[in-house]
Amino acid sequence: MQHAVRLDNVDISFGATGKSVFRAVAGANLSVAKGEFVAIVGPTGSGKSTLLNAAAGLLKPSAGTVEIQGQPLDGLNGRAGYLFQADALMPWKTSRDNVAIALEISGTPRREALERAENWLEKVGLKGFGHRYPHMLSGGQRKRVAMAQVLIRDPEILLMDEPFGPLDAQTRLIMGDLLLDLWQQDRKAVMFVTHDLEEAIALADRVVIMSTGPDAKLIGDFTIPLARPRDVSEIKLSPEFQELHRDIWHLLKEQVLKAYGNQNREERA
Ligand SMILES: Nc1ncnc2c1ncn2[C@@H]1O[C@H](COP(=O)(O)OP(=O)(O)OP(=O)(O)O)[C@@H](O)[C@H]1O
Repeated sequence: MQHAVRLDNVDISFGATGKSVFRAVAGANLSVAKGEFVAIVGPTGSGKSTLLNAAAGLLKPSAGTVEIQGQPLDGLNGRAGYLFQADALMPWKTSRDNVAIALEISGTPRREALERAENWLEKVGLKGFGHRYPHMLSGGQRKRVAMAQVLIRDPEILLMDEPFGPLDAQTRLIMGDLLLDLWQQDRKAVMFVTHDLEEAIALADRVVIMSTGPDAKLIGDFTIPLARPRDVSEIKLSPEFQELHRDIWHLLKEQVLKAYGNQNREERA
């Protein structure tokens, strides 16, 4: 099987050479198949974003390899679209222009870019909002524009880092449903970082668990056999969901407690 993303024995270190090197991730292995939705969960500071940044080509591993669609990654990952916690909307541009610019920068004529931007705004539930500037939108609406901005380029891989982090609980559920709706139309490979285990189980085909750093690695890999299409808020009530949550939390809790222990020791030192 060809993988969309494959991290093989990856180490990622920060800092200067010599003794001050901080090895955040050590010996991490992770494969994401084409069309697969993988969520990465772990305690704060475990290295989830670091791993995602390696798949995006924003960070170069100090050891190991990153392959994208079977090819070693060299430089930025041009096949991926990246959605961060903070959106990248330009305050001086309307929603329509914010989405269209994603096409215009790669040479699409403005008229066509604007037309396709309108279509995408409709797909994310923002028909009629194209003329609004980011400050005239709610947090959830801004997130919809940011999603359209990424998806309009039709990337083969989606890298998402706590994309719904700043939203309130109800809006997170609605955005989860929207993401699954759009994902189901063409099933891109997804790496989705979250600290929210419920969100991970509700959305993903697989949930992988990172251990507490330094030298964090992937220590758990759970298949989520819940039927699709899923309703993100309803699915949490099902006994299958609760059983999966219990099993995964058992492993994750240990790492979370370890992370808090480390933090308290650092604060006392
Ligand atoms: N540029 C950097 N320079 C030095 N250390 C860094 C850098 N980026 C991340 N780190 C460290 O690497 C470790 C992993 O960070 P990372 O942001 O990947 O964790 P995370 O699991 O995404 O955390 P959170 O859930 O809190 O966002 C942390 O200890 C962090 O302090």
